[in-house]
Amino acid sequence: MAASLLVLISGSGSNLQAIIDATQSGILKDKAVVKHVLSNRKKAFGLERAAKAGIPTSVHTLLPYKKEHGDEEGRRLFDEELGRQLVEHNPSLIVCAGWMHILSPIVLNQLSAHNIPIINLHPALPNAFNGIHAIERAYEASRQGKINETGCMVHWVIAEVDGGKPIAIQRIPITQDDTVDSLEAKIHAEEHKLLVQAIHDIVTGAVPRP
Ligand SMILES: Nc1nc2c(c(=O)[nH]1)N[C@@H](CN(C=O)c1ccc(C(=O)N[C@@H](CCC(=O)O)C(=O)O)cc1)CN2
Ligand SMILES: NCC(=O)N[C@@H]1O[C@H](COP(=O)([O-])[O-])[C@@H](O)[C@H]1O
Repeated sequence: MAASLLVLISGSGSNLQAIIDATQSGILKDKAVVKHVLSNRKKAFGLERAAKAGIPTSVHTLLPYKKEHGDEEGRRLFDEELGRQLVEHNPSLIVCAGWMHILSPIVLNQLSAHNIPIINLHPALPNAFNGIHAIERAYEASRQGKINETGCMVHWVIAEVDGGKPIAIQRIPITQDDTVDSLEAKIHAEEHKLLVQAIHDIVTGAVPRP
C-alpha cells in the first residue's frame, strides 16, 4: 500500500513537482502518492502544478483570520483550523516543501496526537541559517569570508524552527564565481533529489520515525 503524502507549499512548487514526478515514474512509484496539496498562499504556482497532475488542492490563508480576530487570536484560530484539516486528511506523512509558515504547538500537538509525522526541506545546513532567506544569508556570509559552503537538508519538524533532527543533508560549496542566483540554482537542483530520497527512505522504513 503506497504511503499517502500531504504536501504543504507557499510558492513555485518545484520541489512538489519533483515529488510528483518521482511518484509517477521515479523512486517513489508504487511507494508513495501525493493525496493533497495545501497552500497558505492563493497564488502559489505549486497549486497549478498539483491541478495539472490531478491532485486535489486547498488554500488556507492567514490574512482573513487576522483581519477578523486580530494578529494573535487570528494566528491561533488559523493554526487550530490548520491542524484540524491536516489531521482530517490523515496522511502517512506531511511534507513541508517551501511552506513559509511557522507551525505552532497548536498544530504540532494535533499531529503528534494522531501520530502523523511531518518533515521540512530547508535550504541550509543544520543550525546554520535557520528561518527564512537562508540562501541569501549564506551567500552574504560567504562574501564576508565566513563560510565557503552551505547546503540543504530535510529534517523532522519540531516546534523549534529548523531545529528538528536531520534526516538527509547535502553540502554545497560556494565558489568565488557564485552569484546569489547561481548558488540558489545549485541548492534547488540538490534539494529536488534530497527531498525525494528522504521521502523514499521514510516510507520504505530505511529511516526510522523519530
Ligand atoms: N514549528 C516549525 N514550523 C516550521 C518549520 C519548523 O522546522 N518548525 N519549518 C518551516 C520552514 N521554514 C524553514 O525551513 C520556515 C518558514 C517560514 C518561517 C517564517 O518566519 N515564517 C513567518 C512568515 C514569513 C513569510 O510569510 O514570509 C511566520 O510564520 O510568521 C521560518 C522558517 C515551516 N514551519
Ligand atoms: N525556510 C523554508 C524555505 O526556505 N524553504 C525553501 O523554499 C523553497 C521552495 O521552493 P519551491 O516552491 O520551488 O519548492 C526551497 O528552496 C525550500 O528549501
